[in-house]
Amino acid sequence: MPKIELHAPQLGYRDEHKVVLRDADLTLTGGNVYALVGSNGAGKSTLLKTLIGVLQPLTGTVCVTVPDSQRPAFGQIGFCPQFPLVDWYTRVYDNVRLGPLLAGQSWKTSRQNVARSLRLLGIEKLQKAAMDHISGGQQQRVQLARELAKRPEIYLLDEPTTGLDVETIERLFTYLQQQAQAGALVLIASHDLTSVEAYANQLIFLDQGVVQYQGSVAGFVQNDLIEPSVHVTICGNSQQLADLNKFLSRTVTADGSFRIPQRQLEQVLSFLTKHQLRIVKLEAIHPSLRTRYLQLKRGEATHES
Ligand SMILES: Nc1ncnc2c1ncn2[C@@H]1O[C@H](COP(=O)(O)OP(=O)(O)OP(=O)(O)O)[C@@H](O)[C@H]1O
Repeated sequence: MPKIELHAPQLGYRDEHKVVLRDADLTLTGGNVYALVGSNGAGKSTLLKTLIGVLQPLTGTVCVTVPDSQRPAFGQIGFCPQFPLVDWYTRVYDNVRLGPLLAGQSWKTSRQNVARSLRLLGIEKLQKAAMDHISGGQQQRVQLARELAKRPEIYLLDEPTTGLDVETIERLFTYLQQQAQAGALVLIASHDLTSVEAYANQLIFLDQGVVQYQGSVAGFVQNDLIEPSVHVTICGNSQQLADLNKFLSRTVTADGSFRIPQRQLEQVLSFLTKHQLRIVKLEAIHPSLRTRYLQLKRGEATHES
């Protein structure tokens, strides 16, 4: 399986004497989809550029291991920078074909892979279009199609969802997840926390110049700061609802719904039983990656809302 090991006391830009990340120790392995998250300027692109070798760590080392070391390095890693890096003087098809051909694929294999990735990204009909005659989202699709057509073992994608419509994001992420299940290493830098939560199993969170968290997405979300809550829907007359409002010190909506911290559930259930209010629905609310992320950024502890 592919593997990337980074041990870097300092990452950043040598010419500008700028340190962006400190004490970055990461081991990434195939079979996983990693989400790389953090605020603007946190260092996501800098980290990606270091992993791919565009930037050298200021101090430390980065080591990339792939199972098929006979392939050219260009073919082993699919890299999409934040802003489409394409050949503006050729057409869509030639842009996409460039990826697998430079990756060392045969004429026939590259043609098959190009056809497959054009289909996946939904740009078959744009094959003959000039790059500057298509939209920003379509340019992004071309760049992604080129990298996917290489069939790499490692995918390093910087904001791949930028400009993409929802259905294309769904197809792309499903494909990447399947590639990871087949052994590929996928790393996606993104602000689209809802999409990455649905597909990534691992998370790397950058904040204040360091890797604040590396581990499972579930481990990041489940923590003591987020108090689990419960959504309750009841059936009762207006007097019963008024009594309940008073008891809860909050407003029950017109359809009889309200949300409470899980620790209050027992107390509320005994009130409902005593006042003969019937429970129509009782649902546990699971915290989301987005909620947990915002909590950490705000440095607060609140209920899931
Ligand atoms: N070529 C460069 N030379 C010097 N500093 C740079 C360079 N590129 C980026 N930086 C700085 O490095 C820091 C991290 O930038 P980076 O692009 O890695 O952040 P990011 O997390 O990818 O942000 P965003 O979410 O906005 O894409 C920022 O302070 C940025 O100004």
